[in-house]
Amino acid sequence: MENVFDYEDIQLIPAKCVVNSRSECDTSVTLGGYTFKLPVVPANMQTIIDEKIALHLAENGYFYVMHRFEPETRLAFIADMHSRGLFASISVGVKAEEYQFIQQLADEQLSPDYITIDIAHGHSNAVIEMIKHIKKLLPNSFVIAGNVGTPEAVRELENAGADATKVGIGPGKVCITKIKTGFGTGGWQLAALRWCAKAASKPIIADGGIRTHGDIAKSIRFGASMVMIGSLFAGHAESPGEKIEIDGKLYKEYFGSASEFQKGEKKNVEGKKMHVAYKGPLQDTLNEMEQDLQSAISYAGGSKLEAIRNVDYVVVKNSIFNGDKVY
Ligand SMILES: NC(=O)C1=CN([C@@H]2O[C@H](COP(=O)(O)OP(=O)(O)OC[C@H]3O[C@@H](n4cnc5c(N)ncnc54)[C@H](OP(=O)(O)O)[C@@H]3O)[C@@H](O)[C@H]2O)C=CC1
Ligand SMILES: Nc1nc2c(ncn2[C@@H]2O[C@H](COP(=O)(O)O)[C@@H](O)[C@H]2O)c(=O)[nH]1
Repeated sequence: MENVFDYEDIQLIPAKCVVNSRSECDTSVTLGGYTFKLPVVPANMQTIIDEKIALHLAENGYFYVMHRFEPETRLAFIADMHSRGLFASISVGVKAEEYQFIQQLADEQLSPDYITIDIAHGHSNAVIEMIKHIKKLLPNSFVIAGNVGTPEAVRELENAGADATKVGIGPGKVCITKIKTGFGTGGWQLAALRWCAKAASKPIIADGGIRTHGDIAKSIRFGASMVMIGSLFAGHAESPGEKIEIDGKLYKEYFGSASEFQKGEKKNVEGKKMHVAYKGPLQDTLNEMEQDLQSAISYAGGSKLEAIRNVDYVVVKNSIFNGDKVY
């Protein structure tokens, strides 16, 4: 594989500005029939999203994907979102009980608007079979399948019926897959995204490795329709999990979905737990992301998100921070 790079190795090249104010730039994106304010979705992890955050996001025009780690709550969650006139977006795994869950949804005519198949190694028959099962029983649900890291995987999941694929094996902040297995897109996630996007005929969600708001624009440039983010959304006032004080500073916990902490046992552990500095209200971060992305669109020489897709870029290996530490 040639020209391997990651987020910190790339700078996008400005084009002539066509707006009088960054506020004229439109960051909205359409996915699965709904239009959202930002091409950004908080990760479907237990320390990132819960029902309250999902409700806030849906009510305020943002995309969300609810996690799958309290499976017994999903049915009521879908019914509740629909009773409020909001879209329902849930996650599933691939084990036998998940087949029964999809059957139950179909029997009760409770069709979530979005279903994300969320497993570590998404290029598998297990995911292909689950896509087919969902599409047969819940044909109106928009299916996001992942995670994958190759063009072959994107094509196979799309051919099985996935409406979007999620790209990223091991670039996450609390991920230890790359260390424990030697595999993944960690360290070259942006190049892997480009590689996958060239093969895709449907939207791609870039998942993991976003460390700055500029990385969102870079993901769009290299083919993402949407970006899934964990660590930048961790640590907020609303984030699930305890707020703790260490040496007079406030933190909140952020743990991997394949961590020992999440699993409750030391088996196939591929994630860790960390503490993230307390950040205040989630909406402040969403607002800042929107402003930064509006600015990025203006630098791209346009007024809509699509302008970013066409900009030139340079590879500046590991040098864009000039030695500054930003995270
Ligand atoms: N994006 C990423 O890089 C990663 C994300 N995760 C997250 O962790 C959570 C748990 O993921 P996961 O363990 O897949 O979920 P599950 O524990 O639900 O496992 C799903 C199924 O896939 C099997 N499985 C898991 N990994 C592999 C593999 N490498 N090869 C073959 N079969 C496999 C499991 O069997 P068995 O356990 O018996 O092998 C199980 O039957 C998810 O939320 C996932 O997104 C985890 C790792 C990497
Ligand atoms: N390898 C692992 N990856 C994980 C685990 N839990 C979640 N994830 C992935 O990370 C992203 C978030 O990445 P971030 O860099 O924005 O923090 C998330 O969406 C998952 O795809 C895990 O335990 N192991």
